[in-house]
Amino acid sequence: MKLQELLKNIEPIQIVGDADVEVSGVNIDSRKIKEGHLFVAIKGTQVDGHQFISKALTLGAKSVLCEDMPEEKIEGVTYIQVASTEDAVGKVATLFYGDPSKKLKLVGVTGTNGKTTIATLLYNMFRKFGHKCGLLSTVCNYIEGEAIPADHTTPDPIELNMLLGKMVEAGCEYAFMECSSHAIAQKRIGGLEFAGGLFTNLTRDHLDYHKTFENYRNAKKAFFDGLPKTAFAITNADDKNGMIMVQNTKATVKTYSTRSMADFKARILECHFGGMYLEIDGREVGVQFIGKFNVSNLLAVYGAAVMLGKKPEDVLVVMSTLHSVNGRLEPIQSPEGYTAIVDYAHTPDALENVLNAIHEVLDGKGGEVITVCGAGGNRDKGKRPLMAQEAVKQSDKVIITSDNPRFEEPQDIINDMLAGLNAQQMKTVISIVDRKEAIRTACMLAKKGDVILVAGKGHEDYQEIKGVKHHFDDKEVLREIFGIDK
Ligand SMILES: CC(=O)N[C@H]1[C@@H](OP(=O)(O)OP(=O)(O)OC[C@H]2O[C@@H](n3ccc(=O)[nH]c3=O)[C@H](O)[C@@H]2O)O[C@H](CO)[C@@H](O)[C@@H]1O[C@H](C)C(=O)N[C@@H](C)C(=O)N[C@H](CCC(=O)O)C(=O)O
Ligand SMILES: Nc1ncnc2c1ncn2[C@@H]1O[C@H](COP(=O)(O)OP(=O)(O)OP(=O)(O)O)[C@@H](O)[C@H]1O
Ligand SMILES: N[C@H](CCC[C@H](N)C(=O)O)C(=O)O
Ligand SMILES: [Mg+2]
Repeated sequence: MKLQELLKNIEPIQIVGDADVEVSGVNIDSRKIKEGHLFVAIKGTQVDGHQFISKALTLGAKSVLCEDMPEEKIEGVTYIQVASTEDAVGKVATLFYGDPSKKLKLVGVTGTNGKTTIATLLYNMFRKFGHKCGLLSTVCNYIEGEAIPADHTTPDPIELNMLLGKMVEAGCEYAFMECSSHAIAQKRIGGLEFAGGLFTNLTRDHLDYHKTFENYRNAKKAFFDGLPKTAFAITNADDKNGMIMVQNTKATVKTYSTRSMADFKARILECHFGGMYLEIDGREVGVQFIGKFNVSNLLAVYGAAVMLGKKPEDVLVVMSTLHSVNGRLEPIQSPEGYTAIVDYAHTPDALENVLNAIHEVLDGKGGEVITVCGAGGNRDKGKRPLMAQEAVKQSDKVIITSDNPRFEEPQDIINDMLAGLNAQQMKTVISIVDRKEAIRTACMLAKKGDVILVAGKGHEDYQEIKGVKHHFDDKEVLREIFGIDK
């Protein structure tokens, strides 16, 4: 593809060299450059990509998109200067991969919790409707059933557009993706045309990166600000930031709620460990999920499906066949008659919600709740004491353990969590650094009718310690203890 064509959606300040050259690839990482590539120099959080321009040229780059023009220019190389390469890269990459978002219906999901659940359920639902679909999510990416491992919740702009391009090639009509706040702030989704956007909720997370809650909220809101007029924006009217998200969007706004008047409404009629019986927009449906927050998630899925043109009654029929997403409120029964639940809750709010969901089902049945949880290293430290508090508030016993310590000392993270508890609360808490031992201890303590919540790692099959990912899978550990295969 010609460089000139790739530049049509950006406004270069200056072009030095021939814009009529052929471009064989676009890359933001000099280490991945091949002959004929365009190298985009981005000022990152760790290093300035401009310092790798000469390395990229050595590896064969023939053009450079940058903010600061290098003083020495190489003959035969084309240099394009723009005000912000971060802003330009998505717009350029998407053209390189054939403008895929215009060729399929792309729906983005943002918010603190529920993105993976909603995006995955939409993907599963639309495949059950018989459509070819793609999914970009924290757990795994999929192109019509083919799994492609995911490193991020939202891939970098190059990989993102490459994956969307492959979805178009595979004949996909729909793509569902998570839009993390990092990705929106870093404009990884720049240049994409969304058919719709969904907002789940907003609670504290990632303040290590965004610094203030307001910045975090604005990052999420920027997604809705950027939606086109043709799109829909579905927001959670039950969240206090729900209406703020859509206040400046050009898209058609729809609301969902489990409490008040909204375009899409639901209430719980009945609930047990196997699922719930719901009323959605006046129709009754049985679903294989538990927890109030899953009612919100299912409503968002319902709203999006209806906005994408599906009949409400057909949506509910398919919804009744959907089941829990990998590592999200996933129950495993012990032979002794207690239930272990593996969940990805890694924020105070998610812990509160998951424990609420467990109590809704336990209601009146007398079982105890034993929670095993930790907090990730090299992430927001402020949430640690709050997570311990949430765990203690709704559990009979708590075992504080390690999550992914990353480059921190596991005991330091545990101490930060314990600092949130008073002497009275400490009476129900023990700490065990080794996560497997912690799970084993919880199983020793559990009796028939009890529930063990193993929170924080959900689908993860590793534990990241000092830069190395060691195999670790909460579900596998539980099955081993229970002596069951799968
Ligand atoms: C803090 C953060 O989000 N960083 C992301 C960011 O990298 P960065 O700005 O730090 O990049 P950098 O390392 O300073 O490098 C700057 C530039 O120089 C380039 N470079 C660097 C070295 C070199 O030898 N050659 C070279 O060209 C880099 O490719 C980059 O373009 O842009 C990169 C490309 O998009 C991301 O891979 C990277 O994700 C890091 C690895 C990360 O861990 N991100 C996490 C926090 C994240 O994004 N999480 C969210 C989900 C969170 C959630 O909701 O739970 C996600 O979407 O996954
Ligand atoms: N709507 C919701 N409200 C509150 N908590 C939720 C909601 N949906 C899911 N959760 C809780 O949050 C956890 C993470 O859910 P999910 O993976 O769907 O969210 P996510 O937004 O994709 O998270 P991440 O940003 O880490 O990718 C779940 O394991 C569950 O405990
Ligand atoms: N996307 C989130 C996931 C956190 C999962 C939890 N297990 C942890 O390691 O903190 C992050 O990278 O912050
Ligand atoms: Mg996710």
